[in-house]
Amino acid sequence: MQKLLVEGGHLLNGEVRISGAKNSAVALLPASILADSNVTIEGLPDISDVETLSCLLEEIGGTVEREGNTVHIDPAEMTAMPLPNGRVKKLRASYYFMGAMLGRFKEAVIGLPGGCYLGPRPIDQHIKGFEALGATVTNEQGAVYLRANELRGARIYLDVVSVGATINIMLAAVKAKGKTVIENAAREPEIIDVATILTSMGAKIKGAGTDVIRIEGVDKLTGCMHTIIPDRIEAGTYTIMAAAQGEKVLIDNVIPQHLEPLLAKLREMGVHIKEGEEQLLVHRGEKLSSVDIKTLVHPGFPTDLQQPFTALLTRAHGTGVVTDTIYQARFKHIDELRRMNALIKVEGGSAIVTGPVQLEGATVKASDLRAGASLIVAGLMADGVTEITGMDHIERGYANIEEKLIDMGANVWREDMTKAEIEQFQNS
Ligand SMILES: CC(=O)N[C@H]1[C@@H](OP(=O)(O)OP(=O)(O)OC[C@H]2O[C@@H](n3ccc(=O)[nH]c3=O)[C@H](O)[C@@H]2O)O[C@H](CO)[C@@H](O)[C@@H]1O
Ligand SMILES: C=C(OP(=O)(O)O)C(=O)O
Repeated sequence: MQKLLVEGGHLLNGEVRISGAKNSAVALLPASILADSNVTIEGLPDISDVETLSCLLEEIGGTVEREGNTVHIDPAEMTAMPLPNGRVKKLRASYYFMGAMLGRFKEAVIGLPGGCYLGPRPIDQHIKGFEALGATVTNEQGAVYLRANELRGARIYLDVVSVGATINIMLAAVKAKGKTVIENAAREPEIIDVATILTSMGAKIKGAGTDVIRIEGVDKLTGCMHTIIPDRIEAGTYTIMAAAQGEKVLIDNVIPQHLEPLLAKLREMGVHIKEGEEQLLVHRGEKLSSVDIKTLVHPGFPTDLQQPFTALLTRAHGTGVVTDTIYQARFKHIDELRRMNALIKVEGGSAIVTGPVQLEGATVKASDLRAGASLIVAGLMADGVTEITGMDHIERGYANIEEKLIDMGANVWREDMTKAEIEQFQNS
């Protein structure tokens, strides 16, 4: 087991290239199950979620060949192999095997997903969608059993706007008989990316990216080639790091429109940002002012950037109120930031950050992926060295993070944890 060490105080300069989007990649890989021949996906990020899903595709009989960031998947020999345990529990997006296997085989057995614990993360809207399409769904010993004689298109209104449910229903509905309408659908760019790959396979989908998606089912989907979109959350994280410590940082391979809610808030704080077609140039402002943020469904401020943004607020003058309306309890990073000297109170479901404070290096634990990102932002600004445990979370979503930080002038490195440190980590 390893920890990440960050020596704070170094200014960031230079360029960072953003990888393919995790939240697209984790749906595009299972989508390949629906094709009858080779699917090639270009630009996949080098993260453990991609590795885990590639192994799961192999477990059900697929052939997966990786060439750098491109993956070739042959789905011809895949079967409806049950996946009740094991790797499915390592990440959230294993739930996409439900929709994709139901679409192709009309049956699936998938263990309840893992992923970041951000408070309860039910999948009732996914199930509601599968049932509306004609599947029988039962939950036995921690696994979801899905079976349908035939999938029939349906009108499905989502009671909560859910990225996962929207994509999962799309995956099943593209192979259902007749028309499906998903109302109150999520509108994230990753949903458009999944609709794009399915359309390249021969699916008929209209309205992805709006809150009403219409799908006309087809009998057959064929192989295709697809290039993934850049990761707006990774791009947002580096933009926040540049706002914290950046003298002049160029963020490359980004779609600036995907980051509008973050960029608007950073500008309000006094951060200097120039937008190019696929690039952002960021300089930290001399004096940052506090702002309030409230996370909302897309295109509002993304919950996945709330935690890194909270760390940045410790540098700003005044009081900033952070409210997460998507995951009200996504505050596990706060105690760790406090260990580093941050002045943060959690009151009435909001975190109230008072700044500026000079953070101090400490030993802290990444309890989830974006908590890890938050601690790295804090570590870059802190006096001394910050030791961050819980690297497995960070590796789920940030490709080559040390290399990218070192290239920008940060002083970060990994060390093996001692036996005593591992014990302390496991008991904390
Ligand atoms: C792999 C992936 O893409 N993960 C993202 C996805 O997670 P995920 O798809 O799991 O998140 P959802 O959009 O489904 O969740 C949004 C909200 O709806 C609730 N909900 C969701 C489904 C359901 O059946 N019932 C229900 O009540 C959730 O508890 C949450 O409060 O969107 C989240 C919200 O933008 C992001 O933080 C995650 O990074
Ligand atoms: C919460 C996240 O991921 P997941 O849904 O995969 O747990 C995230 O990417 O911030």
